[in-house]
Amino acid sequence: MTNAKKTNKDAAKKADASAEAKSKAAAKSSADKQNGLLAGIIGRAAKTARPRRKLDPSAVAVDVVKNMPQLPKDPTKLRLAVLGGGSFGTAMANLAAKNGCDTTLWVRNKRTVKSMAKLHMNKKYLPGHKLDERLHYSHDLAAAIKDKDIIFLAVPSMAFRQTLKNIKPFITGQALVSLTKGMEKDTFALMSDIIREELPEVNFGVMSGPNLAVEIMQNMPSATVIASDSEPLRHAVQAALHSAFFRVFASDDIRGVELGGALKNIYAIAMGMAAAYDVGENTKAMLLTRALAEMSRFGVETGANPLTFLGLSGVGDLYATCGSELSRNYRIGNMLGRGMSIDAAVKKLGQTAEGVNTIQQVHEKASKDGIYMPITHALYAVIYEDKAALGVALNLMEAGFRSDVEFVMPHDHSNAALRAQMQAAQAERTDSPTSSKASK
Ligand SMILES: NC(=O)C1=CN([C@@H]2O[C@H](COP(=O)(O)OP(=O)(O)OC[C@H]3O[C@@H](n4cnc5c(N)ncnc54)[C@H](OP(=O)(O)O)[C@@H]3O)[C@@H](O)[C@H]2O)C=CC1
Ligand SMILES: O=C(CO)COP(=O)(O)O
Repeated sequence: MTNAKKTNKDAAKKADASAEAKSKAAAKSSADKQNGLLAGIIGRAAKTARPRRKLDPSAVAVDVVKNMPQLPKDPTKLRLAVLGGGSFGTAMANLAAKNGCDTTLWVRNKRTVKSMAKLHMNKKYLPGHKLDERLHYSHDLAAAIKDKDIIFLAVPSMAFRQTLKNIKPFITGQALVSLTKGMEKDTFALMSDIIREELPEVNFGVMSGPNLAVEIMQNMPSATVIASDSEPLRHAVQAALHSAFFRVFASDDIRGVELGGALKNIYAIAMGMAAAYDVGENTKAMLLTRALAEMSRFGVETGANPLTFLGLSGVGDLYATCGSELSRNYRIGNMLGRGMSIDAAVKKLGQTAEGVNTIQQVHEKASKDGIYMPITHALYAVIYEDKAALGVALNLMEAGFRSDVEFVMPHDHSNAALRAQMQAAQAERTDSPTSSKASK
């Protein structure tokens, strides 16, 4: 090889190495920027969150805490009450009883209690599903929660506050776990807010995930999330409910887990409605993914960690309820899409569909606080303002240029920013040579 050729080759090698180094540095700087961005968002979420009370488990004199070391292996040491004899309360009480926990299901109706105790079945909400014979039933609230370690609440959100008021005189150190997925009418309170207000001293958690009650009764493998600041309580719930068919994961993002379960009901209604219009798979995927974007945006604005929405209580529950007739919210949406009024659909369902109220709460809160929630607003317009679904859907499609994942590439959600973007794009189209050629 001549000297000149060798020098050229060396120079080319050097140039390649320097280009590679530059591109690595650029990639690193972009990753650093994104990590910084995410850390900022999480930091902001943590700051806007209600201050977390560091709970001292020893202050709560429950056997759950005392028995901690044995609990994971020995759920039979746990004494539980489940309040609410609908499909989910019954399914959870049955799981715990099957695990050997001493479990009482409280149901408000005396005749239902008698029938369940006799038939070992919840004929109204889970007909045909045999319940574990060790499960106890009661319509006496004080007796049901006396000497229990954990009280699970599975009443609809509209009855949640009153139920807490009812149990307050009998609370002697029991921990509470909310299974309810909704928001209180008019106050926008989540169940954890209501617990903090009504029973500020109790140790509590919230449980949420893709948990269609009927599938759990059929022993189809499922998973859920228990979120609590108290590790002993998280472990106790895991011990009480974990089985070969049901896995309980843990989190300390109470707000995120709770919001996942409440918000997904809105989108289950939207998906049920979309299904009535026979939309394609692309459309369903778009709706589901943009729903997730809305959920995490709303979550961040109200103090949740956006990453929680990637877990079982977010993506998981969206997936389970947005594509299944087993979801009551999906069924409501489907009936609406087929032309039924909201009142007629709720009456026909005859069970709890939390999304009907949640749409109104979130629409109001997002409008008031300026949180960009186009799917929720669109659904509200169709259901409560009698707007034509097709027109509303077309408007959604024309809602301007947005970034895909705003935590990766942030964008301005304001109407002014959006209008400016649309006008600029329009002006560009009119000015471009191709557009003038085409118009000639
Ligand atoms: N079903 C599911 O797959 C899941 C449901 N959830 C959540 O659990 C909560 C309960 O839902 P679910 O069990 O399905 O609801 P259901 O509609 O199946 O049952 C509701 C139950 O609550 C009782 N109830 C209603 N109002 C009151 C009240 N004021 N005081 C006491 N009890 C009352 C009803 O009693 P009565 O029959 O006498 O009216 C019934 O037993 C909801 O927030 C839901 O989102 C969470 C995960 C899964
Ligand atoms: O939350 C649920 C499953 O995870 C139940 O959904 P529905 O309330 O829509 O039936």
